[in-house]
Amino acid sequence: MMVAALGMAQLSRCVRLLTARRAVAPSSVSAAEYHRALMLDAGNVSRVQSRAHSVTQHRPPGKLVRDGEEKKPVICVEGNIASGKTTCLEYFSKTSNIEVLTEPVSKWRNIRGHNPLGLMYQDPERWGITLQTYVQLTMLDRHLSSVVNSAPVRMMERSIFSAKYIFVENLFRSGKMPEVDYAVLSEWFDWITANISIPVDLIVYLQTSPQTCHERLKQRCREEEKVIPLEYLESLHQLHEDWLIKQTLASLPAPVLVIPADHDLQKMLHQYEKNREKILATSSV
Ligand SMILES: Nc1ncnc2c1ncn2[C@@H]1O[C@H](COP(=O)(O)OP(=O)(O)O)[C@@H](O)[C@H]1O
Ligand SMILES: O=c1ccn([C@H]2C[C@H](O)[C@@H](COP(=O)(O)O)O2)c(=O)[nH]1
Repeated sequence: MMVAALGMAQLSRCVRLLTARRAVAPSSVSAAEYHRALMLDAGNVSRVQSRAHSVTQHRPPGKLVRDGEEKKPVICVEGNIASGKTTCLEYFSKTSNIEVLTEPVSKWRNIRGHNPLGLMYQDPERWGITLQTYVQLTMLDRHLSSVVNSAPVRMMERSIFSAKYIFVENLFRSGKMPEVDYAVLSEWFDWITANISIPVDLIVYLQTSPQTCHERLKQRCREEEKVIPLEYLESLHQLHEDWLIKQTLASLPAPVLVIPADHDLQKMLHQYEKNREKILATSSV
């Protein structure tokens, strides 16, 4: 109840910040189809950067958009748990002029004294919907957050899209989320993405083996994650591959740049340098 009430309050705050330049979807078209039609065609792009669409993507017709702000290009860093996303963001924030938005994990670990992340790992059937409702809200809040500095590019850890296509999908497919919970979350997600503009210009996929993530996760030693078995990371890995490489899971919000990320830290920094131009060229649109 408390989470749901908070969700509504925060969502209405988000939406109040937006200008109602809203057009109604044609009545013969479902919300999901309408959303798909508004999405730009990134489906045939993999390991390739094509940014010609970015300007239009920032102002798609018929969606709620934040008013009065010049938008900067947005790069989302995606990857399995402990694949090295935070480390990657830290590196770019230290070596380039970018605005960094990390995942709001601290909120997921503490909402008014409750820990929905920990509860979800203890009992996913009961608490999966609670965590993922809050993840969806806080990620939306991240996407809509005001520009905090004059850096020409924004780099975000994960997105509202991976929360749905990877984590919610995994809970449901593994039988750990009841169909009704999945339906409610899906309706929320479809409504949000059909009605609110969530611009993403590039996805950087840190592609790792589940084994690498398992080792890094143990090394990081986050209390809630101690119960995560290798099989969980294998399922998440498969969903990442289906979404970002095979492109069979769901539509892509942006082109994908794949960076192999099993290497040691030194080699990863080299990989980041090698891809720096491609990633930050997003700012030149
Ligand atoms: N290339 C790497 N080689 C070895 N350890 C790494 C590497 N990148 C990150 N780590 C370590 O692995 C753990 C998870 O990395 P992190 O950046 O927090 O991942 P994520 O944000 O994707 O969950 C951290 O302890 C981090 O120091
Ligand atoms: O939608 C989501 C997003 C994340 N999580 C979990 C997975 C991890 O335990 C933490 C944070 O992930 P990192 O990869 O360490 O950044 O949150 C989730 O359950 N659902």
